[in-house]
Amino acid sequence: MGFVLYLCRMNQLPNIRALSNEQLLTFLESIGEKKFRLQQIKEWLWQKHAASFDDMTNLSKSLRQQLSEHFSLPALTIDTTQYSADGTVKTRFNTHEGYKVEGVLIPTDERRTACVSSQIGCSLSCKFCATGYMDRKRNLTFDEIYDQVALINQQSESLFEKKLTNIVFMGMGEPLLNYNNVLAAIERITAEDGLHMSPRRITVSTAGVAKQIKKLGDDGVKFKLALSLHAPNDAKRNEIMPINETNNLKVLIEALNYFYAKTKNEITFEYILFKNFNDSLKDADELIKIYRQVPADLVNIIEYNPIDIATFQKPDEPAMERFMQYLEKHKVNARLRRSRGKDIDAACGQLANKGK
Ligand SMILES: C[S@@+](CC[C@H](N)C(=O)[O-])C[C@H]1O[C@@H](n2cnc3c(N)ncnc32)[C@H](O)[C@@H]1O
Ligand code: SF4
Repeated sequence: MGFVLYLCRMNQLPNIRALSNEQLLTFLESIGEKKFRLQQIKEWLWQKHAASFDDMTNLSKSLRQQLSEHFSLPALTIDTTQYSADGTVKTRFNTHEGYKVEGVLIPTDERRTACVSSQIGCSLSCKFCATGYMDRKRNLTFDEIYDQVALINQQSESLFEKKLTNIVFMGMGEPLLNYNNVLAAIERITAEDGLHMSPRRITVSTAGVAKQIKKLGDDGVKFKLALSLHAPNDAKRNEIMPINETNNLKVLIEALNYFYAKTKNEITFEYILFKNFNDSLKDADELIKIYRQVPADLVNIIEYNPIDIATFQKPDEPAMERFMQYLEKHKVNARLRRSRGKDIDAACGQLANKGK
């Protein structure tokens, strides 16, 4: 990432977290500081989550002053935190210019999963998703994505005395339309001097940007991929996901096969059940046909979380059971995913902070 190009939007000072070690070291030497300061500063930036240079209390006052004169530190800060009756925690973060973005901590008996956002808003306008009704303000930077994970990890440690086990890019925005920042954030999350998490514990969910799915394959990524399918054929998918008009099922199936051939990484299909739209056994048959064309490990059947602005409905329990049993009978590895955090609007698709 270019030293000069990556400027903080607010005050045009370079973002210190976009500097390479060499660049930061060169700066420190130019102001007569010792090499070991580099390690101290990096710990504040990537592990102790300093929100400003003043937080870096083991640095001298004059060094902190020098850093703030030359660099910016546009870290996310916590705005509000809400706690659901089921243990889910939703956090609203502030960006340096006052936008809001949301992330969620989802605890279960064995896991603590962070669901994080990749963009402020989303441009893809899926009809069932609250974020899709917001304007896309901008992409989150790699360090803002990292901050969500680091801050949710701190919550996990303070609430459960355990670190995060999993990360899903299922918050606001389309990760593959913010490709470079998402990959750079994952690099930091998995780095030894970052959060040192395994990439196998990270899932990137996409509405289906075929070209970028192939690029993930070419780039040899190590994380898992989830495709938000939600409809069993092109006609129905066009109705609810405008992106399908340019990235249809044939193209997506080909891209997923390409991704798998290059990486052998796990692929999951996400399929929200909508009453009288995609919940019949004929729909299940079509879904099975798609599943058989891709080396997918799992189909997550997702409970629809109603949002005010859309008219979709969740099928009743017997209809969902019937759909699940049909998939099981046909040897599809399927799981019914109940939503979490509904009482605080923290469930998938409910993240729609109005922002600035
Ligand atoms: C909000 S998206 C973000 C990641 C990416 N843009 C995508 O579409 O996969 C994460 C998941 O939430 C699902 N989702 C969106 N709205 C939903 C709703 N109202 N109920 C249940 N799931 C929803 C999406 O389809 C997707 O599978
Ligand atoms: S489901 Fe994903 S791609 Fe569709 S509008 Fe919501 S965030 Fe965007």
